[in-house]
This record gives sequence, C-alpha cells and structure tokens, in this order.
Amino acid sequence: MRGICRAIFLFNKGIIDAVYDLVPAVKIQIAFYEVYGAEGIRAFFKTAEYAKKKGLIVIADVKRGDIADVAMMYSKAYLQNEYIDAITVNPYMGENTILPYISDCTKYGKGIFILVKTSNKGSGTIQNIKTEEGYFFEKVAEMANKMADSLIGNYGYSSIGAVVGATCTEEAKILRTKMHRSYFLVPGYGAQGATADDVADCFNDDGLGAVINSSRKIIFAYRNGYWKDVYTEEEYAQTSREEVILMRDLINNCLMKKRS
Ligand SMILES: O=C(O)c1cc(=O)[nH]c(=O)n1[C@@H]1O[C@H](COP(=O)(O)O)[C@@H](O)[C@H]1O
Repeated sequence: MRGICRAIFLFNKGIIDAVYDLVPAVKIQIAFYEVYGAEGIRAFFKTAEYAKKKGLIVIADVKRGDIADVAMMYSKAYLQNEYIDAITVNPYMGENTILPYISDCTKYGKGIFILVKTSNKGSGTIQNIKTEEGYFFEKVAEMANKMADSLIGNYGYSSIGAVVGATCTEEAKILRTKMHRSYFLVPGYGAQGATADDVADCFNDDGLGAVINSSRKIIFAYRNGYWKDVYTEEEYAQTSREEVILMRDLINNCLMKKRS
C-alpha cells in the first residue's frame, strides 16, 4: 500500500510541478485516497501540502454533509488544516449543518463550495424538481446566497461559493444572475463532455467568478489519442501542461467572444 501511495504522490507532484504557474487551484478528490486507507489519506494531505507550498489554492473535494456536531469535526479535519483552503459541502441536510463550516471560514480565512447544481446526468432528479417558488436548485441557491452575503471579502466575492456543473448550461445562466458574489466551482469540463462554450456563462461580466475544473482530461492527458502520438507515457506531466494551456486558451477565447 505504501508503494502505491508513494507512486500516487509522485504522480501528483509531477503534475503540480508542470502546471502550477498556469492554474489557480487544484481540487483533490478524497475517495481516490480513502480507498488506500491510512497511507492514502497521508498521500492526500501530502499532495495538499505540496500544492499549497507551490502557491496554489487547494480545494478538498470531500462533499461533506451531516448534523452540525459532526460537521464541526469534518470542518476541523479539513478547514482547520493549514494546507487546505476550501472544501465542497453537501447542503441536503439544511442550513444549520453548514454553519459550522462558515464559522471556520470566518475564523481561519477558508472557503466552501456548496453543491447547488451538479454536473452528473441524474442531477435533475432532485435538483430540478419544480416547486411553486421555482426549481429545487434555485431554493438551494437562495440559501447559499444568504450565507454568502455574510462573508464578502475585499474584492466583492464571498468565501461561500457554489458548485455548478459545466454540463448545466441553462441552470448556470439562471444561477449566475442570482449569485453575483459567489465563485462557481464548475466541474464537468472535458471528460464529462462540457466545452469552453458551455462554461462561458458561469463567469460574471468582469470575466471572473468561476473556477473551471477538469480532472481526468488533464491528469490522464497522456492517454488521449491526440497527445499519445506526441508524448510518451513518461512525459505525462508535460502532456498535462499542454492540455491545461489548450483549455485556458479555449476558455479565454470564448470569454473574449462573449464580451465583444
Ligand atoms: O464537487 C465536485 O467537485 C463535483 C461536483 C459535480 O457536480 N460534479 C463533479 O464531477 N464533481 C467532481 O469533479 C471531478 C470531475 O472529474 P472529471 O470528470 O474527471 O473532470 C470529480 O472529482 C467529481 O467528484
């Protein structure tokens, strides 16, 4: 187990070294580390530490959601960790279960991203239930917005952000008009099919307000048909860098097109 986890950390380190000057943040998904037990968790926090020391914002994708007393412990484990800047939070259990995280965001200068409209195909089953006051996800956005307003920083953005799937273009448009001061964490780009055009409406008119997430498309770029002919497996990190540059340029082009 130790060998696997060391290999995972070295793989991550290679990618971080190759892209840290291009991207603002990394998001580390806890399930892929939990599966290796204690050694896996060690690799998770080592990766967080390495990324943080490289100057990146570190988002722990832990999707926590439980009663408030338990949330306090989750918050202690992640938001009180010096190498983690923000976590993903599941709002299904209601407002008071999110408050412990907000308290730590205030105390420790951290952030959370509340799942509002997720990228997965089945997300509409619950999130798009129509109520008399709009869709269910709009109610979640309203709750998240209220919390976001209590934690606005120097540049007008809140430490309380929202997860909005890149695959949910119509919902993203609605949410962007309602949640001006929240950063959107936008997964679904790349491997889940969303394109640069799809994410353009997740940004505010100032060109800010969204962090676009692409995981498999970047870290496994070396397996992608196009790059396979250009780089070897050993050059996986360089391939990830190329893919990041491509992603950045495509998104910037779309944003410029939208502005003109
Ligand atoms: O909270 C998340 O990060 C998340 C929310 C969501 O709606 N959809 C979603 O895919 N994610 C995460 O974002 C990552 C997407 O990975 P790729 O599809 O490989 O880019 C995974 O780690 C998911 O757990």
